Amino acid sequence: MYRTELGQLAGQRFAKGHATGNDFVLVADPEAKLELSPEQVAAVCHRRFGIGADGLIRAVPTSLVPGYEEQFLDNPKAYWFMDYRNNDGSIAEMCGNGVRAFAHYLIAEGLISLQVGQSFQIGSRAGVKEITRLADGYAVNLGPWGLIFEQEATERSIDSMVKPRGWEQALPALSITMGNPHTVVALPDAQMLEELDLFQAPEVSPVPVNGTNVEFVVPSEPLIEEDGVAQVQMRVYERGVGETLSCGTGACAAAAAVRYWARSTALINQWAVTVPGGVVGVEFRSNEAGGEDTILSGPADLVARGVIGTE
Ligand SMILES: N[C@@H](CCC[C@H](N)C(=O)O)C(=O)O
Repeated sequence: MYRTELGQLAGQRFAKGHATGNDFVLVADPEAKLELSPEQVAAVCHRRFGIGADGLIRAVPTSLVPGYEEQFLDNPKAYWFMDYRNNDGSIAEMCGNGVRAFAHYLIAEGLISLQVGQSFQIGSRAGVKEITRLADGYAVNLGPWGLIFEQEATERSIDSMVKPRGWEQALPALSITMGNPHTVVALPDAQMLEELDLFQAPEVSPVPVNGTNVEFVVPSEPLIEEDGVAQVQMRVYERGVGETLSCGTGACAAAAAVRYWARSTALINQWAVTVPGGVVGVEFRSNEAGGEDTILSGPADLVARGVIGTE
């Protein structure tokens, strides 16, 4: 059933990669010849009938992406565009772990060269992002975070309710955009986080206009460790996927929400977010425009190469 739906992806060379267990199929499309349907992407990402992945990432020159070429004209440095698709074939604006895997893939495929300490830029549906190669991974500047329901959030510090499956009661939450939408819920302790049923989507009300990813977080007690880094544990139910082992933009949203809730006590800038697939770093840094950027850091790996489909 799924093989007949692979379309132009059949015969395409791919790499399989992950960033803290958030896994991706990556393909290069240097001449922008691939037209991907949601069904084809879902078939490749299927865990039983396909290669299996949380998402598919297509590397395509920014200048060849309809609707985006003009946006990037004044930024010739962002040569490659990250065309990100979720496991179900839906399009997402941004993927923080995906960006790190994307950078690693571009280097491994010889599509860019980047030494430790050097930076480069990519295009994405959430704009231009700068990525820096670290000794043990990558850091990406995802830009400013924002409140989705600004007025409600400013007045009450929460703006929505989330009911996990099997729970009688809904919990207060805060919806944050990192380019893509997130709704963050705090749980009282780590055991509740561990026992949470994330086989089905939690109920969110109100749902942001384009849907949302839901992050359940438990801030550590005390929040800041001796090294000055605030610690948070997180599990996530991703839009277009289900539960994943990690979500980079989700980790940024989680840190931003906990920081927002704690703003009366401290403005903490360094965060470590522990997810089932590892740990990612989040830094809030003042930018030249007088705002605040969000920097996500963590590892990325490639685990396989191959050809999609069989002949
Ligand atoms: N796992 C990603 C986010 C991927 C997109 C998300 N499912 C959405 O639909 O917004 C990350 O690491 O940020």
